[in-house]
Amino acid sequence: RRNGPPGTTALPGPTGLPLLGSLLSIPPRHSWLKFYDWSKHFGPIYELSIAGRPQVIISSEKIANDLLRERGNVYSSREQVPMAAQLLSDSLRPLLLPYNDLWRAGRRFMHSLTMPSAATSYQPMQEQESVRMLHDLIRSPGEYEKWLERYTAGLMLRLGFGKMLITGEEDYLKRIMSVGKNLERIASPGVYLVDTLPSLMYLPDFLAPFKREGKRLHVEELEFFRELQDDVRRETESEKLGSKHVEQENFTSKFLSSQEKWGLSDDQGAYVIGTLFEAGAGTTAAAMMSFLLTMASHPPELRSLQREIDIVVGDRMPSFEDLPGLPRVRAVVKETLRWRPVTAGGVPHQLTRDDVYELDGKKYFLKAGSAVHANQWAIHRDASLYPDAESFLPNRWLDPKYPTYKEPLEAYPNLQNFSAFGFGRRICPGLNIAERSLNILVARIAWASDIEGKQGWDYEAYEYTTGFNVQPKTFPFSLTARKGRAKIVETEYQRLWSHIIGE
Ligand code: HEM
Repeated sequence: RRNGPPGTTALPGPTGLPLLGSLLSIPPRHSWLKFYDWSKHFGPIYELSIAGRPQVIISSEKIANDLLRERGNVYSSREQVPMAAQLLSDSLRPLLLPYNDLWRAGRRFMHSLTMPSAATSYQPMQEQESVRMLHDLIRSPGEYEKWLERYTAGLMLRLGFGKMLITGEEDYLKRIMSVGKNLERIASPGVYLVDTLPSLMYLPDFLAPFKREGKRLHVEELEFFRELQDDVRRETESEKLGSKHVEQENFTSKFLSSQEKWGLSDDQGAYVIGTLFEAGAGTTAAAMMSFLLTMASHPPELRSLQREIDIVVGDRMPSFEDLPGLPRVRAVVKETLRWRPVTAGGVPHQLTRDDVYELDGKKYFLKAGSAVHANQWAIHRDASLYPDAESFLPNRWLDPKYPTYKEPLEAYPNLQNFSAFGFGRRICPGLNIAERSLNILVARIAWASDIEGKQGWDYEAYEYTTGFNVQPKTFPFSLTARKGRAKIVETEYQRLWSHIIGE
């Protein structure tokens, strides 16, 4: 390890092997579990090396905020991993960009699309899409993954490109989902040797199949993003706006009509909107799958949720106006994201300048270039903030005896600045849209249906997919409409969808 200035000390951490460092000790899936284990031994901030690349692991919300938020000028970059950031994205994908002018320009544009006032204007779309989701979930609960994915992908396609999913089998849906899946696979650590040994990037293409693959996938996704943008350009130009399948305004039409303001080229703008889609669709659906899992395994929590909704809302379907009066709905959303975080290991930031952090009387040296992981799995299990952390306890957000309780209950719990969405200048820009989707879906599903787990199934076991966004592997449960509710859902469905789908 490189020494810091006099008076500083190196962070603790596993020693690892010469050259490889801790590479072989990190499991290929769910690395956050191993990082959490190490934190019990090395403390809330420690360092390890992966083949010479320094990694700082943070397991405390306070430290994550002290560094990633308070020192955001130096903790806001991303490591330019060869496969995902360079070859696949050709330095265009905002999620993976370093802290540079292009990232800043993209973030400014994103902010205009996702800030609270903009997010509120998308609520009618979320209400409409959630009715369809609920209708099909009640009809065929075994296909819950499909309905939730169609809700989130459908919402993001409408927002991004004004495209409304009718059958759910549309070709562009399959293509955009495969762009997301490629990214997920390619950006997962350890899949490509070149990410561990970046000097392999110097190999000529003919000796480096990974380079050819990365470049081919980049061309494919860029061409697809361009097609999506061209569709909107054509539709706008031919004044088709207002036809039943095209929204009045969408992210792309907004981009095209104000492009100079953002200082982004066509391709840069297309990648900003493409990234919003890929970062927004899978994550929200994954969180909702975890919600169903918690309800299948915690019947008293579902009953409490239904009691609150029945008292406040009664027999009509809950809407966004009801949410201030439904703190338990919001608590269940927040607790689901705490207990089973979607981005469980966090998305690492890169430190761009040497730094010193003082903790318990020691001055720790953090070197420029380190990848800094705010490990959500560990942060969400910090016993000083979350007593009885392994239990799913929505009450920790509602009962003054818990350290996370906050008043007033009409406003809290909410997801602003919650660690599940990252930290500082890179914090998830889609938070306002995600929060609204999760709240309305949870309120409506609990209002409409009873959910029961299968006897003998171990719902507490951490059976989740691999990758950096994770969802529970398919699990069994039964779901039936509550008395009188199926009819209300059907009526709403007919009102909002029959003229569109033609049923
Ligand atoms: C439950 C849902 C979601 C979760 C848990 C989630 C979580 C996260 C996290 C942890 C990050 C990394 C933050 C950091 O680096 O500190 C992130 C980044 C991002 N999210 Fe989300 N997100 C969700 C939904 C969304 C939605 C709906 C959108 C779009 C509308 C979105 C767009 C993005 C984008 C574009 C980034 C990259 C930001 C950057 O690197 O500057 N996310 N998200």
